[in-house]
Amino acid sequence: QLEYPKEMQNKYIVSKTLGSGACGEVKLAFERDTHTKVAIKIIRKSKFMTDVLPEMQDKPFNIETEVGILKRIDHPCLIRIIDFFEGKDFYIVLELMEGGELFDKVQRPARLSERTCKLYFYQMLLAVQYLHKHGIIHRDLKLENVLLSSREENCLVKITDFGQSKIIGETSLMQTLCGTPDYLAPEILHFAGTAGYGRSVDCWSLGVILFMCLSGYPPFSKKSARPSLTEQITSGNYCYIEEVWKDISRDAFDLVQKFLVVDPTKRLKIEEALEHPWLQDEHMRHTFQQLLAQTQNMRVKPEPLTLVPPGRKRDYHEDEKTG
Ligand SMILES: C/C(=N\NC(=N)NO)c1ccc(NC(=O)Nc2ccc(/C(C)=N/N/C(N)=N/O)cc2)cc1
Repeated sequence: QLEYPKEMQNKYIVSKTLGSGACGEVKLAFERDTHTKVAIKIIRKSKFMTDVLPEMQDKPFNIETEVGILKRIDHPCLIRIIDFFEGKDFYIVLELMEGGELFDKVQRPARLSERTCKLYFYQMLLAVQYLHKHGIIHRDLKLENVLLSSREENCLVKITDFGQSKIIGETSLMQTLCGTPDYLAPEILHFAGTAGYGRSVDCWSLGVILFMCLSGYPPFSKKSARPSLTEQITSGNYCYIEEVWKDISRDAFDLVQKFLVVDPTKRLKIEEALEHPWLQDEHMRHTFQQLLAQTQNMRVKPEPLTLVPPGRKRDYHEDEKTG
């Protein structure tokens, strides 16, 4: 308890650990004055900067990027930040997602129904569409970073962890391409052909997530030593177990295949995925809208009911009521 920042302890009572990841853990906490439950993600400032890879050493700057992104985004399928503190470590206070991580719902033998996969995946697509529209690439989409709003199977999902995210700004290449290419080297024009495909890394990850939600096993794994995990990925050689996929619709598998395309310029984009037959499902979209409406209602405090105090004469006559 000693190590938490004073101003954080003034506002929150920190309780048990809910989950722990590579660079920190998630704690349950209670906001003192409202008694609401919150989650606090602790991001360790690695004590000895030397023991992490050089690219990880820019963590502190990344925390600013992440908090900047968390403060800017506003979407029902993206986690909401409540507070931020810096002390011995970084502390991000977030809304508590009662259902925990999607990762725990797709661990064998648990399997999600195709209907539930579709409800969850549709929300992930909306979330990533919003990020890409705002020039944000997540770059670390995985089952652990998809949180569930309740223990009910029919629930909202939210994407979290912007620790690896990147903001796409105006690039120097864009400026270069504004001018006439009289003196421009061919390799710059060649490179321009693939520039701006950063977003497609999120689409690949969504393909892996959908594969695992539907099948319960990973498309690429180090289990089969040959070919190596890297070779499987770079060749787009995912593991297809007929026994598992025979019970899953052709549309669902077709969508997975269109994401797991090695060439980023040929990989399905978010907009195209939202048009895919598997997601033209009115019932699923209606369920999502209902879940959304429920949260909106919860947001507006319901009017306190004015109850008739006990014993007072009723306004209407008994017989009229039965009339
Ligand atoms: C209710 C529950 N569990 N319930 C239970 N166990 N009851 O006994 C529960 C709830 C939430 C979670 N996870 C959770 O909230 N993750 C999470 C992960 C990452 C981040 C962020 C912002 N990361 N940013 C960076 N840079 N990271 O490195 C925020 C939240 C797990 C279990």
